[in-house]
Amino acid sequence: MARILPSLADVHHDPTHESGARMTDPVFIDDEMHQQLARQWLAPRARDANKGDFGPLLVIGGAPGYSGAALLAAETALRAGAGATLVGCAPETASVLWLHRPELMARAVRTRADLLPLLARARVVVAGPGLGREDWAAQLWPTIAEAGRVQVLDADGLGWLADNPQQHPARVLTPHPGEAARLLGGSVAAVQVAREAAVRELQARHGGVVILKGAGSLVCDGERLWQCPAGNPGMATPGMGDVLSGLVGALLAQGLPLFEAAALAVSLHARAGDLVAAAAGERGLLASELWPALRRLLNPEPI
Ligand SMILES: NC(=O)C1=CN([C@@H]2O[C@H](COP(=O)(O)OP(=O)(O)OC[C@H]3O[C@@H](n4cnc5c(N)ncnc54)[C@H](OP(=O)(O)O)[C@@H]3O)[C@@H](O)[C@H]2O)[C@@H](O)CC1
Ligand SMILES: Nc1ncnc2c1ncn2[C@@H]1O[C@H](COP(=O)(O)OP(=O)(O)O)[C@@H](O)[C@H]1O
Repeated sequence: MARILPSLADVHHDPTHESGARMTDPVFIDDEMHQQLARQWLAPRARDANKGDFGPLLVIGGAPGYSGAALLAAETALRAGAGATLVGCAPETASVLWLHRPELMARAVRTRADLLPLLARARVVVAGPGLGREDWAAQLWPTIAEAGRVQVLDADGLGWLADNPQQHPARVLTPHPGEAARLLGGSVAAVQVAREAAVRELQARHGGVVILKGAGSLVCDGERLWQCPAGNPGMATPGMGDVLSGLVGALLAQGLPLFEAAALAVSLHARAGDLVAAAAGERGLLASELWPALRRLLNPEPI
């Protein structure tokens, strides 16, 4: 039986903060905490499980020229245990996805009318990987913003949110420091010098859960602020964020609550990156190389 996760008051903090630790210091997702989260939320599946139990998950992205981002997010979702996984993408992108990963259901989206039935079917939406900032995305954004679905908003989805900061149903935002700066209307330097304040402010403005990515990614839901000490600079490589958003979506599709899905995804992602870097070095790491390591981490040994 999994142990109950520690409360904010009694978890292990960064030892460098121990003297004069504030209640608001981030909680580290250290090895022990990672194992607890994994055992609690990645229990073996029921023997009679079916794919409908873990989806459908819908990725919205893949504008012309950006098929890779949508593919990385959607394939990560599949490889992380999502059930039926659809991609609502530009017509030019759909055939690329079909050819590359037949397990995905790529749907050509020309207009809002094409997107509505996909949204109606989806349990979880990951909006933004390769969405682009052009007309195709501009005409879809209001429909995405209105959709009453659990949404992970990433990449260009965050750009559209910054331009249209009205209430959006997004529940997990995944900005890198550049996207966070844009959402806050400040500079990257200002975000990086006060990352905890930045993630709290973003959460206060937009609600839900905010992941501020980068070395020592932070996860905040307004009450909890957790920090991931794992990860490495080899992960500063294109598409690594798309892998994370697909992973968050997959955990949500498998029934994890918002904060736990976000925190566990961040920890799994960083630990997978560390495993790959340990095996072959940081330089030259590809985002898709995380998949085998992620799969191992997603299937922890039962106690
Ligand atoms: N294979 C594919 O199809 C891929 C497609 N992709 C898709 O492309 C689309 C646009 O994504 P993108 O990467 O061009 O824009 P984005 O990340 O916003 O960078 C813009 C500027 O922001 C800054 N900045 C960035 N990171 C930062 C950081 N950590 N910390 C601080 N600043 C940071 C930096 O500005 P600078 O510092 O240079 O002034 C940078 O020049 C999007 O849909 C995405 O999903 C990608 O996922 C890759 C794989
Ligand atoms: N130096 C680093 N240390 C730890 N993690 C990193 C580092 N650089 C990048 N990452 C991680 O890699 C991912 C990069 O995401 P992002 O910047 O959105 O990339 P992309 O837009 O190319 O997909 C984030 O999860 C981030 O935390």
